[in-house]
Amino acid sequence: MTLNLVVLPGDGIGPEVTKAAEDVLSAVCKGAGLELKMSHHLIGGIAIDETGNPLPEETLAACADAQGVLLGAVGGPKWDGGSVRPEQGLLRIREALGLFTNIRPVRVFEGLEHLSPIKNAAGLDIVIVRELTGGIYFGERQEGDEVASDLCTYSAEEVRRVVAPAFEIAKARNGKLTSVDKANVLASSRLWRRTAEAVAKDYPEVTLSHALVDAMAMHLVTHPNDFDVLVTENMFGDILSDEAAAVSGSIGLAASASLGAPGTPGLYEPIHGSAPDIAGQGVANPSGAILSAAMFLRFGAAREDLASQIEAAVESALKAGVLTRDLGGDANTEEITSAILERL
Ligand SMILES: NC(=O)C1=CN([C@@H]2O[C@H](COP(=O)(O)OP(=O)(O)OC[C@H]3O[C@@H](n4cnc5c(N)ncnc54)[C@H](O)[C@@H]3O)[C@@H](O)[C@H]2O)C=CC1
Ligand SMILES: CC(C)CC(=O)C(=O)O
Ligand SMILES: [Mg+2]
Repeated sequence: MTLNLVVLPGDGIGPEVTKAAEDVLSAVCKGAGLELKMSHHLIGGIAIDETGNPLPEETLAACADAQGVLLGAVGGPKWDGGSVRPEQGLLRIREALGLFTNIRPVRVFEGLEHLSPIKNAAGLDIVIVRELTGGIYFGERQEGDEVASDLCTYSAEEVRRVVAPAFEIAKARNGKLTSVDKANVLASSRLWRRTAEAVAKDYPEVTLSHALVDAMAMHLVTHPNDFDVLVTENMFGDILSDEAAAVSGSIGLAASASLGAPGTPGLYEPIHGSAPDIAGQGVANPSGAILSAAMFLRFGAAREDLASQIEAAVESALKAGVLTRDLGGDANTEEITSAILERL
């Protein structure tokens, strides 16, 4: 069997962490007798520099033909203030591939409990399911010198199609789902809540509760272990997942899978950005990218066995104390990657 993966390294630390993830994927596939074909394409700031377009047609065509897409990160100060932004490339690819469900697991790894900024995060294991192609990031935008606006719109169908997989994930775990919204203020959130309640009728084995996003931001740093699966709209999920990742010890640890309709290619990326403050130094934590590659094997190649193999190797390297700077250690990207490769 051949796996066809498109790699979009992007900007800043993107190429550093995707390189690590490629090395790990290659090793695992080789060990399993799987042929892995990888092709590299442009996205983000580097794509603007080379083509003027943050998502060149050629990149999109390659992605549409692949089994999965591994992305590093886009953006950086070089492109801030420009009329075309690297982040537009990321939003466009999510929209073009129809990637409406973004799965962001967050765990406190064994041995890293002390790195959490909160005292009761040990054993944390939650999944944030974030809607990825609707809401305020995709609404009509108006930008004037004195007034600007961003419209947040959701249809019931957009809510249903992301809430349903969240129920599935909750059903396969502990039967507990928390839907996060701002229904005390926003009409789009009231539609979200009503729709989640309607979908709940198909999942009698799952207990659905609701939380307002401001309170949820607090719960994540006071008693995160009371939660298991969260489902929420695009912007709330963006913000809460960075927060949850910080609670787990570092944003460098957090992976994600963005999925659309069955049979279409998913996109796998760490949740962090291009980290311009450390780019080019070879010190970025590649764990989030490597764990995203594991999610590609799980969701894009139906190889749960290989995904688990990578996850176990990452956990073991971290437990052994091979830690990058963001985790309080002095290992560089290459050293942690080697430690993971040794454990495969
Ligand atoms: N998916 C994407 O491509 C994303 C892109 N961005 C873009 O990235 C650029 C920088 O954004 P920031 O707000 O600084 O967020 P960021 O996530 O890039 O960095 C925030 C902080 O976390 C650290 N960090 C992030 N990833 C790390 C890793 N793997 N290892 C060690 N430390 C890590 C950075 O050094 C920085 O101190 C912006 O242009 C932004 O628009 C931001 C978020 C997501
Ligand atoms: C740069 C944004 C478009 C994306 C983002 O922050 C994210 O997906 O986490
Ligand atoms: Mg984000």
